[in-house]
Amino acid sequence: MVARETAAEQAHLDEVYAHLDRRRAEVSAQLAKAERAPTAGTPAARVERDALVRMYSERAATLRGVEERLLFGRLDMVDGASHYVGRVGLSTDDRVQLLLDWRAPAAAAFYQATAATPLGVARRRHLSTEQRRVTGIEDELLDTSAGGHPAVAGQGALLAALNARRSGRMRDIVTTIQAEQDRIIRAPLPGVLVVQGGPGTGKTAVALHRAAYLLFTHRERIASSGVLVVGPNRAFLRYIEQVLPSLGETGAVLSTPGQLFPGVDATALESADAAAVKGGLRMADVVAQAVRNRQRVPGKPLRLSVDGAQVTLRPADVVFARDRARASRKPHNAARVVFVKAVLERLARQLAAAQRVELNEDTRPGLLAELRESRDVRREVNLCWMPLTPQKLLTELYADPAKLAAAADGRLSRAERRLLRRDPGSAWTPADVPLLDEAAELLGSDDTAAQLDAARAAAERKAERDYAQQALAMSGAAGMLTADDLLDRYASDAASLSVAERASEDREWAFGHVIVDEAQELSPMQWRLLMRRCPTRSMTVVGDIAQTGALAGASSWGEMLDPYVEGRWHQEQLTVNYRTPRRVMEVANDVLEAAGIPAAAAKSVRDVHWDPTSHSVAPRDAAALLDVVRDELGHLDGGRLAVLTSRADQEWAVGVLRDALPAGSVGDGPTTLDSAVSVMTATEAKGLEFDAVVLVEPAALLAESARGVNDLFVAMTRPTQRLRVLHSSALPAGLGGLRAA
Ligand SMILES: Nc1ncnc2c1ncn2[C@@H]1O[C@H](COP(=O)(O)OP(=O)(O)OP(=O)(O)O)[C@@H](O)[C@H]1O
Repeated sequence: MVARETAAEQAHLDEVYAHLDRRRAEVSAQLAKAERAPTAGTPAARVERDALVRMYSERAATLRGVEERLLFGRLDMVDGASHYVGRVGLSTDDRVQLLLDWRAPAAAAFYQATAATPLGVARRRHLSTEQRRVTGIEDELLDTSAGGHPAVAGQGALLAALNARRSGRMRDIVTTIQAEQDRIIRAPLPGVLVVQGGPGTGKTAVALHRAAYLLFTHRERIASSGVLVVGPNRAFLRYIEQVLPSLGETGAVLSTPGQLFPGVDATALESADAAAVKGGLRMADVVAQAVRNRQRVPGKPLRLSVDGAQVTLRPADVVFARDRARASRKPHNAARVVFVKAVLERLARQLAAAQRVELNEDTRPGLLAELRESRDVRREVNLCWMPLTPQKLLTELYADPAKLAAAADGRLSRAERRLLRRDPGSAWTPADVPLLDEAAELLGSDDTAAQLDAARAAAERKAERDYAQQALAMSGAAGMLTADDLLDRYASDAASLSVAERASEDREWAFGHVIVDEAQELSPMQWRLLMRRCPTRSMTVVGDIAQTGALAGASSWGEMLDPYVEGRWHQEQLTVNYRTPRRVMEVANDVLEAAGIPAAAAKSVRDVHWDPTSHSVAPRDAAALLDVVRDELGHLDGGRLAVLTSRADQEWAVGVLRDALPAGSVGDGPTTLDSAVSVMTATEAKGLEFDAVVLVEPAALLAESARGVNDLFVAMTRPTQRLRVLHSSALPAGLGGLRAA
């Protein structure tokens, strides 16, 4: 019976793959043809060609991405209909459906039907496949009134996925999404949805599948504006980067908080206290004051020489010009034009008097030109109102205690200001990024050249739009796409750039949806920046308040979100831990409990036969560390091991392991998960998972931060199999449940 069922499913699978291959061949031919198309040198033809090339390239990428486990489910409905569920929808030319996209409304029953609420499903079948072969079938009969038994009982697809070795890359969960997760994935697009859940409850997985769902379901609304996915660091982004392509989606921008200001990739480290000061909303006022302080009035009248004559720059004239410029409500660099004009107007009166000419429409241009050419005038006007970039403003603010004190104006204590002190040329940290963004808002573009560029770009865009209009009219496609749509999606200078690429280069880009992972870590200033990127406030925010490590991070969701969407955000909860084995989770929860931190303990679905263990060792005991790590490597079988330490112990541990283990086996930086062993702090390990974790000196980790308990909790909840704790000082409270080795 199993053999017969398997053969029948294999026949259908063959047909689906054959169809996929045909579609791929068609799209490659269309792409090749579009690439070869002559453009006849006109912008219209170029726009049209580039639009087609981009469209076919995106289709080709989608079809390439879905090769593995293309088909994974089948629904047999009570009414006799039957659907195969897979990564993408496929139909024959005469509209016979071969495969239903998992995101289509009809596929929801595959994830949500239960015996109690069968949603019209008689039988749900999970099909496991490997390289185009059916390798397993698992049936659930939901319509018990039919009185039958499952035709085939297979190994639980979910448990098989959960027990698999880790590869350093997150896999999609599309074949085994659970009902509580599916409801979140399919939640409506508008509004802010908060997904709170303990470790391993699938928050990251759910967030990424939601991105794929939204791009599919609301393509016309968000495909051209894109989806932004924010994750904690580059190693994490690398960990998740294959998930969306494997779901057939390429339209998302993945970014760390440090990359949210175009042109800056902030990765430098700083003390948690300094980051906390920078993360507070007070800094918005400090930056605003810093900008105002750069609009200066000289303390006394200044004599300036203009082509042999003398004029006086009077403080009152500068105050007049400054007030007028501020009243324009333009950003600093644009308001500078107003300021300069007003100052020169005042000086022109004096110059006219000095030269004994009347100031009128005929004489004014010449007098203003003389003033502009005077070095004295240029220098003093610049000193009063200098064009500024965000980088320059912030660099000078950090480097000059007097400037910072003046900008802080009582908002920061002396000790806090000292934490911000930085030499010019220091690398940017993630906490600087929202301050740069704040400054950019207030400064605007930094010089007149940029304004000229903008005007030129607008003119070019208009010309291209006109051509695109013609192109559409000629191709008969008007009615489906407007010329602006076409331009927005594919054209302008960057015809060959995707939405994702253009969005990540444009600070003022408004995303159609923003997904924030490990959202509990974001500071109020980081939220302020993100809200700017998402004026529609269509967001999915996932995180766990019990894992907050950053001092400026969240202790409640309302605290962060209410300033922007007061009372208008909605919270969902995930309750099942798919990662951490039950016994490990019990000890991790004990740690929170001992610290009096309330956490809704997520239920672990998995159990393993290893107990989490503790090893009493000497301080910085290299031999003991190597013993345990070598032992773990013996179990690893191609999986991943993390050695988690305090910041202070990290370098020591890397040194010990690099010296003793084969070259290349101890990773670091964004590609660390490509290696078998990663040595990380708890902060760096956030969001990641490993087959095994060796935790070094938990007391040191605990002592390093005011939120050390949360860091310890994060570290302990990373393994899918084994946790081993090495300690020389007493074990912190709550770790009594470890078995002493
Ligand atoms: N429905 C599912 N089917 C298969 N695997 C799942 C499912 N849900 C979650 N997982 C797996 O559980 C693990 C944890 O998921 P994920 O990293 O998304 O959790 P998280 O809530 O973001 O965790 P943390 O807060 O600890 O970072 C991953 O390996 C994920 O693939």
